[in-house]
Amino acid sequence: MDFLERVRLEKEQLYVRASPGRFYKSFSQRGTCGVIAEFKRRSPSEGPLLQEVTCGAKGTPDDVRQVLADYERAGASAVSILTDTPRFDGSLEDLKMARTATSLPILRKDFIVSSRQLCESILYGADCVLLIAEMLEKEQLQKLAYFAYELGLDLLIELHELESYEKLKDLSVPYVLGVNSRNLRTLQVSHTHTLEVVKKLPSDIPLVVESGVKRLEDLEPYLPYKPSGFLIGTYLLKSSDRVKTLRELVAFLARARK
Ligand SMILES: O=P(O)(O)OC[C@@H](O)[C@@H](O)c1c[nH]c2ccccc12
Repeated sequence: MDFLERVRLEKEQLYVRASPGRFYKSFSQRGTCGVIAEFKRRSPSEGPLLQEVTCGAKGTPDDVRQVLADYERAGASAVSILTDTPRFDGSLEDLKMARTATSLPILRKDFIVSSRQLCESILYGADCVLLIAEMLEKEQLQKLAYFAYELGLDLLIELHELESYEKLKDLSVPYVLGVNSRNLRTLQVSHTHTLEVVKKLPSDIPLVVESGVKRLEDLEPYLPYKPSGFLIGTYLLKSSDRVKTLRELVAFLARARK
């Protein structure tokens, strides 16, 4: 091998990332039922979410490191980090911190409208980004999806309305489909609505059910449709013992898989 060939090989190992990556692989099978555990400081519907420390030194505010360590210990398959500032008090600094705090795949959760945000995501350590079908024109959504794929980012593309699936039908890059139980126009949650959407979507695409899980029983109606996973935030962040709460969810889903 000559000098140039050696350099090329070395650079390819560094920069040509295998895509799809770890996030996609964790949720590519229907029926896996993994949990994506979310970190967010506040939400528009619930207000502030971080509590005074429940685990760790008393009196210090809860932080991203502590929460993610708990999520990892309790069996999460991936974590989601809200980086939007005006509505969720998040930031890219949280994403950066998350990367040092966990080895789990990280989803960057924000309202992505530009390829610049995709570049930021990769630089701050995300494995995956969220694209929201209802917020983007078909052409823009597809352009962002292809660019993300090229950057080596995995994709979680979410919809709330079944009709939005039209925008994704001819997308040829791999992605995980999210069905958001919260209507982002009104912030209302409806599991009945999500269940109807899940029933009508193709049964072979990787699918994650998002938002509004408040108890173990909320998961039950989805199980016959074999989701790849559930995205859960508020319930864990508000729990007085998030490790226990998440362990129970993970154990319940493991039993459901059998
Ligand atoms: O906290 P919850 O109800 O468990 O929801 C988590 C997650 O699904 C939610 O934060 C979310 C899903 N899609 C979004 C898009 C933007 C902002 C937030 C979201």
